[in-house]
Amino acid sequence: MRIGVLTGGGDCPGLNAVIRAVVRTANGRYGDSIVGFNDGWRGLLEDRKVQLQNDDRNDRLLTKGGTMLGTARTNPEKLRAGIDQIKQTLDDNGIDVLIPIGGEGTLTAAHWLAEEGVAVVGVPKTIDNDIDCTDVTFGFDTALTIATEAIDRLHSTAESHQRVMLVEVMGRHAGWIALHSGLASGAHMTLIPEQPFDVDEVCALVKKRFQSGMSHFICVVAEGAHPAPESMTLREGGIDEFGHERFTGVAQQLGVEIERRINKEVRTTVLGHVQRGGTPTPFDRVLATRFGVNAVDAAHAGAFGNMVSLRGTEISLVPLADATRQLKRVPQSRYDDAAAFFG
Ligand SMILES: Nc1ncnc2c1ncn2[C@@H]1O[C@H](COP(=O)(O)OP(=O)(O)O)[C@@H](O)[C@H]1O
Ligand SMILES: O=P(O)(O)OC[C@H]1O[C@](O)(COP(=O)(O)O)[C@@H](O)[C@@H]1O
Ligand SMILES: [Mg+2]
Repeated sequence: MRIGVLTGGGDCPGLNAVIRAVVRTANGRYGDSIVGFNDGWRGLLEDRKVQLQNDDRNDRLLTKGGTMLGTARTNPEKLRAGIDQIKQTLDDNGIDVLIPIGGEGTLTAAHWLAEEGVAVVGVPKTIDNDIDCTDVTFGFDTALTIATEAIDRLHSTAESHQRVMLVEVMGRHAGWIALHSGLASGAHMTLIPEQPFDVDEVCALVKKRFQSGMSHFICVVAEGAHPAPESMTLREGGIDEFGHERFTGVAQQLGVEIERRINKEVRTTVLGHVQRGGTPTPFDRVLATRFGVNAVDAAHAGAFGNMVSLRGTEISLVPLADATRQLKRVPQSRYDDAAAFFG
């Protein structure tokens, strides 16, 4: 069999571990040949690829951050207009099954290709952990570990200056990184996209904490968090060519608003792409490896149109149609658990 593999969307710690596992399993277990397409879907539109070898170099990918194939975003309309080109590239390269590794966007495209008759088995990735029908995605644990360590460090400096510290973490539509890093680091409030916040409530909590003699206030803010409409105006950033909202720095704008309303000194830290860089944690290495092995097994079982997923401790297959129907957002009950530690 000839297997094609690509990585799409934002890079994520563990992508290389999946590629390694796909190559090693496909070649070692089944004698397959594996072609890696470069820069996400663009590689299929432009027939840019590399033959992947089950060698020493492949083995060393396990611990490396990023993706050796490169990744990119492609305007979805351009992708849809290029369906014939994609099929041609797959034919020209003799690809029997395609394994796209990506987030909800890449997997939506994979689902669409499956409906167009292409044999695909998807692998979910994202640090945001917002893909439905899997308990968790690789990359999330690494991002969470980095964010938690950073917030741990902010405690001592915030305490020394009796400051309010706002920490902006990634999380476009779902607040999983914020929720978990807030819980893990003992933050005093967490703001997530699922729960519009009221600036007066944030200020009241800050005031109450300082009035009761506490030394500092740390609030974790997901980049996609929004104020309730009447609470504060957030600058508009518009939509980019890939259909994504452009963020304008919610934490920084909230900080200005807190200083204005209650005259408390605020500092803002934006963690940004640091959360996505570097080596994956052992948990993510193991999950990525298991996803890669199981995706190849699924390809050989002819289980196309599915995505590998973690359910409890087991890897299973779920239809891409189900996995891409909606995002996995933080439910109210989970936010309520975290709220027990607010203030
Ligand atoms: N509805 C769609 N139809 C076709 N292709 C899509 C669709 N949504 C996303 N894609 C493709 O998948 C790519 C990756 O999606 P994106 O949301 O940027 O990253 P991720 O895969 O990490 O979620 C997009 O640039 C686009 O080429
Ligand atoms: O690297 P970019 O293009 O700035 O994208 C940043 C976005 O990618 C993410 O890191 C991951 O999102 P995806 O998994 O959907 O690619 C988001 O948390 C963040 O908003
Ligand atoms: Mg996406």
